[in-house]
Amino acid sequence: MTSEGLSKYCEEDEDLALAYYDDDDDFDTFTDGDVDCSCEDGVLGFSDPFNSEVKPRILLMGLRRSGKSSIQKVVFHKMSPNETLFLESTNKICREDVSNSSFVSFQIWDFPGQIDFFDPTFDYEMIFRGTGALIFVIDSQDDYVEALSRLHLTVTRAYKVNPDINFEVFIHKVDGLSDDHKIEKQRDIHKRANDDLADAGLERIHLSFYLTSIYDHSIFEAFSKVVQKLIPQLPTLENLLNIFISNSGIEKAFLFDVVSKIYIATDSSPVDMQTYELCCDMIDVVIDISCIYGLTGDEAVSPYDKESMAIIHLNNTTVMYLKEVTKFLAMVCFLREESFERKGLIDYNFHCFKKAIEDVFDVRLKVQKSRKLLSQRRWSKQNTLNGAHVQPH
Ligand SMILES: Nc1nc2c(ncn2[C@@H]2O[C@H](COP(=O)(O)OP(=O)(O)OP(=O)(O)O)[C@@H](O)[C@H]2O)c(=O)[nH]1
Repeated sequence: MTSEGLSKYCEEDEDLALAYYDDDDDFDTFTDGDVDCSCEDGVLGFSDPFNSEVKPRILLMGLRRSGKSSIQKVVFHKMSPNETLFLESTNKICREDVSNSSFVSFQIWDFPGQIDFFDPTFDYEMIFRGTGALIFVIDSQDDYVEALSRLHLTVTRAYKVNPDINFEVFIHKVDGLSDDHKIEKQRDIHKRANDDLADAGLERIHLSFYLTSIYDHSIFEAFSKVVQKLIPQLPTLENLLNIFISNSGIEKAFLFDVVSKIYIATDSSPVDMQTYELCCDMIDVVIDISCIYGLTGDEAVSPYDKESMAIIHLNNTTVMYLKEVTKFLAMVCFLREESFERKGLIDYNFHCFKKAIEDVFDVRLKVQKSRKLLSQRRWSKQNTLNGAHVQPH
């Protein structure tokens, strides 16, 4: 193992010493964000010149009652799925800023089903230009012929404006379907949507499909994958996690956004749904216990802080270990009981991992700040020029 592993991801080349795990019991060393959910249930903010530059935009689209608002409320507002039954139909575009951390920082635009966004008075080019991902929600319990033609129309228009958009199709409300039925629906929707694109000579457009429901963890998993594609540092995070687990005797590690339970990265071993669900449950337990027994009544105190950590021993000799990484991120690991005996080593490696993550954050923050400053300067320069036209001396 060499030093390049960690240091190449950090701009400031600080010497990090990461202990690595081997079968002997000794230590070998080598050198080497925030949910700011300010939901603006309001009209579009096209006039804000800095918005699209700083945050990639995620659009939630689909026919009426397909489940768009429910997805947003369940994933980002902790609404219980049953409560969504009472949600009223959205009749205006709802924009929400989600800036969980410097990595997870994006906007969600929830489009009311009945809006005809191809109305000539509606500037869809402006919307698509700044979009990172377009999620199209299809109600799998309903007849989806109309939804498919709408999907085709939306995707082809959006692609013309911005070919870099990631097109994500949520085949939603699959909780009412049997496993066979789910697979069959997915295959059918996949085939029809791609056939329509091929007929239009647009087979280069790539659509990703997910089976989702707000009644289980599938919606969180799908959203995690959508968000991960928008995180430019994802390969860096994955590499850091790979290095961390291989040196600590850990089997699987996730980096979670605590509030939304979106995992923003994991190591390169495959993810199974059960493991992911266990992580979500563990985060819920930690936050709930902390809210009930840990808070002193002072509202300014968060139930999740630097001291937050939890260890759960499962009955199959597996240990789950949760630790705070940043204000809003947590690492959740799975490891065997015998590996957990070397907790000191794991904690030491975790410390190095955390330091590396902070460095990645720092670089991103610096870049964002200087970009914002540059835009502000340009903006005020332009305003001064415009002002000079209005009031010439
Ligand atoms: N069974 C099931 N029902 C769901 C799911 N997601 C949403 N629903 C229900 O679908 C209905 C419509 O949900 P909304 O979120 O209001 O749909 P919408 O797409 O925002 O609708 P508009 O605002 O009219 O565009 C509600 O009664 C939800 O409870 C799901 O995963 N499974």
